[in-house]
Amino acid sequence: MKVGIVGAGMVGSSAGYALAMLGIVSDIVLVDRNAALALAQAEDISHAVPFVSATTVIAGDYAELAGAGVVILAAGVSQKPGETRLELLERNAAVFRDVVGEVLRVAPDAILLIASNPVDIMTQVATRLSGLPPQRVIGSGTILDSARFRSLIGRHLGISPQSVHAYVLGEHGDSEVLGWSNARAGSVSLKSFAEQIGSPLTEDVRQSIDEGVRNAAYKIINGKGATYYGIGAGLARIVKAIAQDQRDVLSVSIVTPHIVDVEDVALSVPRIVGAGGVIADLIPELDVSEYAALGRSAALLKERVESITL
Ligand SMILES: NC(=O)C1=CN([C@@H]2O[C@H](COP(=O)(O)OP(=O)(O)OC[C@H]3O[C@@H](n4cnc5c(N)ncnc54)[C@H](O)[C@@H]3O)[C@@H](O)[C@H]2O)C=CC1
Ligand SMILES: CC(=O)C(=O)O
Repeated sequence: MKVGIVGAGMVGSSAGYALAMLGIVSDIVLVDRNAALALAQAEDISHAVPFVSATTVIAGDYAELAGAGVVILAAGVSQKPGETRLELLERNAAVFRDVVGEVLRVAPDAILLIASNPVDIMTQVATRLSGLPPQRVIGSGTILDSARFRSLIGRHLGISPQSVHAYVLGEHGDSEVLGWSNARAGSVSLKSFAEQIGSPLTEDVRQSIDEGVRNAAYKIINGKGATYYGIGAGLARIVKAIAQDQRDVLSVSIVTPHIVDVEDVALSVPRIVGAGGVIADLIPELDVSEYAALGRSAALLKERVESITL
């Protein structure tokens, strides 16, 4: 499969690198309005390829995206220290007004994989601009937040994050909802697992994990200006599910007809992802406070998306 990446900055290039390391696609094409940057990134990534795979990595203009099965959209501006994701909306919506049409003109059959922030609203913007069915316009959503959640739980329990099954729901942003009530370690409820190994999930532990997940991006941006390795790997993981029709359950964002009491809003719940994009949504069982928080997150996103005229 050929994968296009529009926006060859930190996120786009990290996704390209992660994909090249996985060795699961035949071609990666980097496109950026800064052509020199795209070329430099493509060359650098291509020099890593001989160590692991045979992926062809090039830079090009939109015409080179012809035949792409997935196009990742990582173009636009990113947060400065202290800035929220939602504050990027107007600037990145303007970028998408240019980019989405250009991509579809040459790659009408591609699945669009959205990374630019605020990713849920950008996913809804891309869905509207493209006219594609929601199943084919997928935002990375909370895939990164769920990884952060699993990582911190795994560290507390002393187990691999891959043995932790836990999802962050709603917005990829400040209103996100950590799904504690349905999280599991192995096949055991988190609460029971933690008690059995003598590391209970006290209120302090839960608060510290919540803070660690919710504020991860702010801390990293303060420290090094941007986050990119985590999302790069997350985007590659979604591409893998599509390219290999893996039918993985991943927390990704698409326009969802109905969630709590909000209609037509893009946000994350666990979804089955395979060759055609999103195959099914899985609405988790939540406790009362999580359900209410998911409703608030959906309402906030809906209000912001309605403020955008395209
Ligand atoms: N979904 C997620 O979990 C995450 C999303 N992000 C978001 O990803 C986006 C990209 O972040 P970075 O790569 O760090 O930014 P960056 O500034 O390093 O790269 C953005 C690239 O987009 C290009 N670009 C801008 N307008 C363009 C246009 N009209 N056409 C083609 N290329 C264009 C720029 O030339 C630049 O190379 C940001 O919106 C950021 O907030 C970042 C981390 C995680
Ligand atoms: C920047 C961003 O969205 C993140 O790292 O979560």
